[in-house]
Amino acid sequence: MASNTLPTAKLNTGAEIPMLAYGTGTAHFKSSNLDQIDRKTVESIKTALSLGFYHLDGAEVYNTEAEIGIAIKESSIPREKLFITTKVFTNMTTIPTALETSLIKLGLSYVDLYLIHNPFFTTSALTLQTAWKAMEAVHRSGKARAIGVSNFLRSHLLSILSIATIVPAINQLEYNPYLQREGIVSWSLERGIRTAAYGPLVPIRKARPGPLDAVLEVLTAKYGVCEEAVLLRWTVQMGVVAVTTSGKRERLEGYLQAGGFELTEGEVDEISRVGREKHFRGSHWGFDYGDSRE
Ligand SMILES: NC(=O)c1ccc[n+]([C@@H]2O[C@H](COP(=O)([O-])OP(=O)(O)OC[C@H]3O[C@@H](n4cnc5c(N)ncnc54)[C@H](O)[C@@H]3O)[C@@H](O)[C@H]2O)c1
Ligand SMILES: OCCc1c[nH]c2ccccc12
Repeated sequence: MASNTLPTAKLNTGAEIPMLAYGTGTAHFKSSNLDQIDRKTVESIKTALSLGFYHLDGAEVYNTEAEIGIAIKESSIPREKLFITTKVFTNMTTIPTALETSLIKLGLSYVDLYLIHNPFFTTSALTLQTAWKAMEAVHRSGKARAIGVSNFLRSHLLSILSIATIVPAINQLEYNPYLQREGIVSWSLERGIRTAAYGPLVPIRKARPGPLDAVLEVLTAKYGVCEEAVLLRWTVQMGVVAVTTSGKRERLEGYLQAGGFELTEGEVDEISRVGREKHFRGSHWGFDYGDSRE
């Protein structure tokens, strides 16, 4: 089953974004010899591509952009079929050069989505606004077909929206049934900003036991799919792009079951309701300073 049986969503640019992405920033990727090409990472990405994960999620700090580029070349998939995201983190004050460097590593002339990785580099609204102006410039150059942010809270979004001529297309956040970010997801969508979820599988890989376990048992039996597929399907039906990953082919095949069934509205609501019974954050990357439920 290919991921292209999964829905796409429309970004505020009009472009379609595949609702399931393959992440390259998780611990099983490249942890040593950062300057050398890691063939294991290349092969993992090629496996994902061969199964139909056409949306790849990278970042300058993951040190996997060169591997993404090689995997794309070796897979011979036409560029226009792919959706490539990367992010800027350490080079926030030199965004045009940072994107050039990423494009060289990726072996691409443009990315489909370029994100500010984290707002916590900033000391004032002005530094965020200056960075966003640079993002708008790289978008106008055609080298980033869409631009967005990651780990932004409403206060950060408000800072850039007050000066933006281009509204961020995506805010990539940690999101799962135990971390539904009720204060920001629909608020953002009303302003044209779609949420993408990292950590969508946290309830089964980090937060057990939990109230969702019993619900997942019923739904996996009903649909004959794995628990990961149920969680990914819930994410997608909530209108949120799911950024997941694995180095194991069998796991990826399981994830792609999410493209082959549909939860009823009642089941989506039940996962949301039961999920709200537990609050769990699996990652320290998106820590916030205020309401931890935002
Ligand atoms: N923007 C950010 O700040 C940020 C932060 C974290 C991750 N990301 C992106 O999101 C991607 C995915 O993040 P994630 O790894 O948190 O996603 P995830 O929650 O989908 O977890 C994927 C991991 O779960 C493991 N897994 C799957 N099923 C399991 C099971 N039943 N039991 C135990 N483990 C299981 C997989 O092997 C894999 O390592 C990253 O690779 C990166 O690209 C972005
Ligand atoms: O996307 C945030 C998580 C992450 C994975 N690898 C990294 C390296 C540096 C900073 C953040 C990360």
